[in-house]
Amino acid sequence: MPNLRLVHSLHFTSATLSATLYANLITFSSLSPFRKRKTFFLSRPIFNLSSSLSVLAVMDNTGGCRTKEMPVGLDAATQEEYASVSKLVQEFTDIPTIDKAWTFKSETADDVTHAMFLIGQPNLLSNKRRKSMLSSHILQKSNNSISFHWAPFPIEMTGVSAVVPSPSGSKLLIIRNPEGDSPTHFEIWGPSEVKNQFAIPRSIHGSVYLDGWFEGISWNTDETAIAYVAEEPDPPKPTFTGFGYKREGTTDKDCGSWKGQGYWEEDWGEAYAGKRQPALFVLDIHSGEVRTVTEVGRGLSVGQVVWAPSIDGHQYLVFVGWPSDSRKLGIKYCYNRPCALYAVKAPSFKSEASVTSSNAAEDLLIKLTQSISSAFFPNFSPDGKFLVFLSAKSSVDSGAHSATDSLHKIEWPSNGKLDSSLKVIDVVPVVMCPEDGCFPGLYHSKFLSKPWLSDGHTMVLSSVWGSTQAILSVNVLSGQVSRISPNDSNSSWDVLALDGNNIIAICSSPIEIAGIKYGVPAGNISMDAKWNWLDVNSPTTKSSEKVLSLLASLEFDIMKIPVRDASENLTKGASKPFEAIYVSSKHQKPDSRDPLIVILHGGPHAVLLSSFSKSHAFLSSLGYSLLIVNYRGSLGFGEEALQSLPGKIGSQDVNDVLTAIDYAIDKGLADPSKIAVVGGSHGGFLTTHLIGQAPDKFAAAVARNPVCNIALMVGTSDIPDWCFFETYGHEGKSIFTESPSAEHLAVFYSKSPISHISKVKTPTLFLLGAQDLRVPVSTGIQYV
Ligand SMILES: CC(=O)N[C@@H](C)C(=O)N[C@@H](C)C(=O)O
Repeated sequence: MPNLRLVHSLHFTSATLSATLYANLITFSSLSPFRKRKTFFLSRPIFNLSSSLSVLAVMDNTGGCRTKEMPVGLDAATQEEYASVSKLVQEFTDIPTIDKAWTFKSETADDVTHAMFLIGQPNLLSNKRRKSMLSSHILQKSNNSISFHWAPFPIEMTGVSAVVPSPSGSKLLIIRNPEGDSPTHFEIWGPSEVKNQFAIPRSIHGSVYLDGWFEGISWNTDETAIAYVAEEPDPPKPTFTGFGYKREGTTDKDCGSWKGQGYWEEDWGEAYAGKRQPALFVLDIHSGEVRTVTEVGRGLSVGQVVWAPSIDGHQYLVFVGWPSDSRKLGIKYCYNRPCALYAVKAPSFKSEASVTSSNAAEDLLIKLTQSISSAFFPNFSPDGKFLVFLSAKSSVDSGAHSATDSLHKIEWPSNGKLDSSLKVIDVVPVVMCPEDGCFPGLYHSKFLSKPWLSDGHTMVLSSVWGSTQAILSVNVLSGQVSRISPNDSNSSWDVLALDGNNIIAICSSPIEIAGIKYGVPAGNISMDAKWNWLDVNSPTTKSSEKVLSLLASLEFDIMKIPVRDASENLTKGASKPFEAIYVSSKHQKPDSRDPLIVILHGGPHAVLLSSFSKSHAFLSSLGYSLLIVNYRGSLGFGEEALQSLPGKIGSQDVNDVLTAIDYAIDKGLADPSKIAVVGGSHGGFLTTHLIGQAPDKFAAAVARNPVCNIALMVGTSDIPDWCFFETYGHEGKSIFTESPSAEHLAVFYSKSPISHISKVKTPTLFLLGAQDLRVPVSTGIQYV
């Protein structure tokens, strides 16, 4: 049996953990591509889930047990090598990313657009992320060519949490979320100075939500008010004094008192631990007055607020509401939580009297999407006639935590009454089984705040398409979807901003850092318009010479892997090939293959895209080939393929990974004696299944927060429903109970990696986040 060595039990932070591991960890000689010595490696250095207290455990097959100080007895050459690997980690980590962009038409010149790019760069040593703003002028020349003129340096945005330009582009909102008990700061900037600034105390609300999900910050059209989502105020903490329990908060500085935590309140699980319920607020940017939208009530968690076009002169807010009448199950990565669009009259700042009278007689809260189980990302067409939104109804109705999305619209009444009888019209349906090379459905799309082309009914968005991300146009009148990033590109494309009908996008691949592309429609923006993509010379791609030359020595391909069990009783979509991204050195010799790392995503209904990943690129630069397997059940391949996995986890997904590995071996792309496997969460479930079910296949493995025993996980995870759905398949949704029976537990156990533990002999590194609410640390600890 392998030995377990608990290597560290420290307060790791994600960035220091990655640096420490990449730079200093020991050791598997058979796999090291560059020296005959042992080296550990990691799949994803940054933990997705909370892990401030982490446990790092190593199971090895050497029979020996090291002392705690590691690494020991390094010779000079080893030290030098560690230093150089550590430096390389730093160089990859330092690569900046372009996170957002905004465009502003010049007031003085028609042929000039001003653009601002939000740049992110991790600061490894302080374990923080630097944010900076880089400006550029986009110049349209008379011969129709385009040139970007960059400011010489970016400006660091110290302490800035969010940046939101007003619709006209004449004002800029800056939000600074509080640290500790301090207030939230709102600043309204003009072209050269701060026009207004307000500190909103915690008695009004806590941090503004900026999580990409509940998050919503919206200017009204006359740019006098901003609606947003923030944590409801902290309740007073109970105080116990020498005279007994005082229920209300107290300002007494009584040293003899003890402050309790107050009533226990549910949160939305992993990544939301300790976050207070999201609530709706409106700020008057002139007076600094903040009004709470009280009509919503505590039964709904709210998010994604936008101002609606007025109806009969009344201003409404439209937002997403997640009911929380029963237990709040984890929401991170879980699109199967029902949600709907609601409208509420916006609070008025005119006078107290008019506020009270205008709200008194009306229906206070209107549910707009009664007929559909999920509605989110509301966005109004420029003429205000349509309210367009995405839906994860497939996910809610089936129970899969993520699935194929659909796009819908509601005709917005410009006069008359707003009520719950508005019809939800389908625009882009769920794609069950895409024809080869055709649109596979919408996955993980996000809308820009202004996604519309000049015809007023075509949206530009990005979506997962197989193992790539593609830019699409969607005509919301006809429902027609067109791929406007190049059809023949294996790279991944994401839209950053529109410049009129032109598109500012980023494009990257496993071997290419994200670069900016500028898309210009050839002719009219009809649905079959072709888009010409111009390369933009951007300072963000000028990485270190070393990194660029290492990346230049790599190549990649997206392979289609035929399924092995296609003869079984499968739907058409589940019988189609799945995909794997293969990354390798251009200079591999056929008779001596580099060691191969098989990389597996979690979820299981997620995907690993062909976009640039620093950690993956770092590993390939060290001389490892990568096989990134998007097994059936992944996003991006149609609903039938996705829904084929629930009920078959631990077998269908494991077999797909083994099929992909054998495919690579048969094609001469991998040496069967030099294969490692890495994965986190459900990817860790697969990793630990694989080393149990195929014990001779892997020379090494790394599992991050792995699901090793569903019978143990179900009792403490924030998503116990996941355990039922993925184990039992579609009946799992109806049989889900918070008190599993002995029979349920036996089935969970039998489908878990732990049921194969006796066969394991692969040296395995475990990265366990001790505060992970999703896949609790206990399942990993029990396994090791
Ligand atoms: C829905 C979900 O969170 N499932 C987990 C078991 C999982 O695999 N999570 C992935 C997305 C992760 O990387 O954390």
